[in-house]
Amino acid sequence: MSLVVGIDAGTQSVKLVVYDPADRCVVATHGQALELIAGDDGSREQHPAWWIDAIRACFAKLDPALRKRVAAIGVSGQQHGFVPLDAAGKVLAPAKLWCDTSTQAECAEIMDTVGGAQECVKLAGNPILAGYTASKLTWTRKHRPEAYARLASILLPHDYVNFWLTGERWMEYGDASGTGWLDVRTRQWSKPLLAATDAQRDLSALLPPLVAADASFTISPVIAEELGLPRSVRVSAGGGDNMMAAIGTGNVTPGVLSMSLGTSGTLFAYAAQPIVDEAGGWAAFCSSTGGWLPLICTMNCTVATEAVAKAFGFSTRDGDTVMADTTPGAHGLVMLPFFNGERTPDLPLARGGLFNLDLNNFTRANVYRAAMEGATYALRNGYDLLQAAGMGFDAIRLTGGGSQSATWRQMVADVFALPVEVPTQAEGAALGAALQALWALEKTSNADADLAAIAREHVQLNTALATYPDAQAVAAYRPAYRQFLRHLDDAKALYAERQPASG
Ligand SMILES: Nc1ncnc2c1ncn2[C@@H]1O[C@H](COP(=O)(O)OP(=O)(O)O)[C@@H](O)[C@H]1O
Ligand SMILES: O=C(CO)[C@@H](O)[C@H](O)COP(=O)(O)O
Repeated sequence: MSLVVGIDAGTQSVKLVVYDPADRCVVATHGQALELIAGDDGSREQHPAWWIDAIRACFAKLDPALRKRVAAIGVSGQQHGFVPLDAAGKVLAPAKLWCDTSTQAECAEIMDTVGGAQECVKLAGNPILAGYTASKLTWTRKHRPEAYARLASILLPHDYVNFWLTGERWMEYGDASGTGWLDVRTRQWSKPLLAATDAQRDLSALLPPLVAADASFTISPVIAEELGLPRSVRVSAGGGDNMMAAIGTGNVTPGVLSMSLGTSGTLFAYAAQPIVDEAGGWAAFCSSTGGWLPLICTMNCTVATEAVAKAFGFSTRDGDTVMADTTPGAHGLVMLPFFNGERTPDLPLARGGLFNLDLNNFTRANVYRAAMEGATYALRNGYDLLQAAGMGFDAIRLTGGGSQSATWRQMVADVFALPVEVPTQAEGAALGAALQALWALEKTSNADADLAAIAREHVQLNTALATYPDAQAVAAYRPAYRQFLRHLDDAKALYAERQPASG
């Protein structure tokens, strides 16, 4: 009879999934769009109050009879965002987000202070890349001195939602590893990196306690009353959206590769021990399940398809129809989709490019296809790093908004030459949050409750959407991908001159 709720505060919207574990089915889903404040300097910000308003709006759409049956809530959120709070818990400034590239000089400053990117990897397992939380603190000290002076605690987006739900401040290891301050090998804050970020303050005093992945807290009575929920509702530890999408795609044991086609593009796999890339090519994050989650993130996935669709005046939901007459390789068009700078490869100041235009191939359908292909090649380029390090996978488990496109599913199968599996529930991060909540709930009465068993039981694949590589298309994409890599090399040379010194 009891229900579990997963909330995913993504970049473009908040999604709420209500899951019935007894019947193994989703009984309701609701969403609410979010605005984004985008500056010419690469800044990307949101007001944390917008996330809360959107969550309130999602609950308001939910049948009150279902609300009364909720036993636990899990919260997933876009990673890396910097939510500065004063001592009373009041937000001091808009949250600078994962896709904010305005702090790249501060990334370099922190790394240079500890002796470069490689030293940084030695200290914490990761370099401080564009978007990671650490650089946003240095930026705040320089550009928002009033907020910096009153800063009493730092939370990540999903931590802030948990704080609103429970009145408690905590972090868990998955999302905490995206701050850049957590040594992912020891799961402790790195003192040298905290000091390199701010020599004037003890930053460890601003960070809340770290809790285990199976921890849970009680909802605040005031919020329970407001949302029409029982006062007994447990709120689980939560996690970054990729960590939660790992749970929601059944990626909680080694051997599975998940891919999310959202605002960002991500690829990630569970590991039972830290897997660090000394060259910093992939993110050596912790998972939100007690393990680790090596991850590739590109900053421009549906950013690119959305931008093209908007420019040509159609919705991405109609994109497959628009592209119906196109073929792999987009008639020679190649797009570097760096509308927003890029993290993989590390080119925060890069901008996009469209190559090989002629009078025949310059159509909205080909440009849209080139955007989708460019976003997919960028992920393939990240996958090549994982393969070069000896990681191999038999299939890709796809989630995120872009997974709803049949053309994109086929493109992923062909560009990666791997079968694509599609979970029944497309909102992988929100479902993962609900399943983490179920785990935390079971843990309150059974210390042995096992997340892997929960994922096996509740994550189902939609066999009708399974997609297999097509030999002809695989062959057609090979030279097109090589061309993409050549243009990427040119972009690296062009934009490397504009990167701050570090390393
Ligand atoms: N049928 C579709 N074809 C292509 N893209 C789609 C389709 N449906 C949704 N999307 C894209 O999915 C994106 C939202 O994905 P989502 O995973 O919810 O993002 P986020 O978590 O970053 O907010 C939108 O940018 C939208 O363009
Ligand atoms: O920065 C990263 C991962 O390191 C992003 O993946 C964010 O977590 C945003 O996710 P989406 O909103 O695109 O799902």
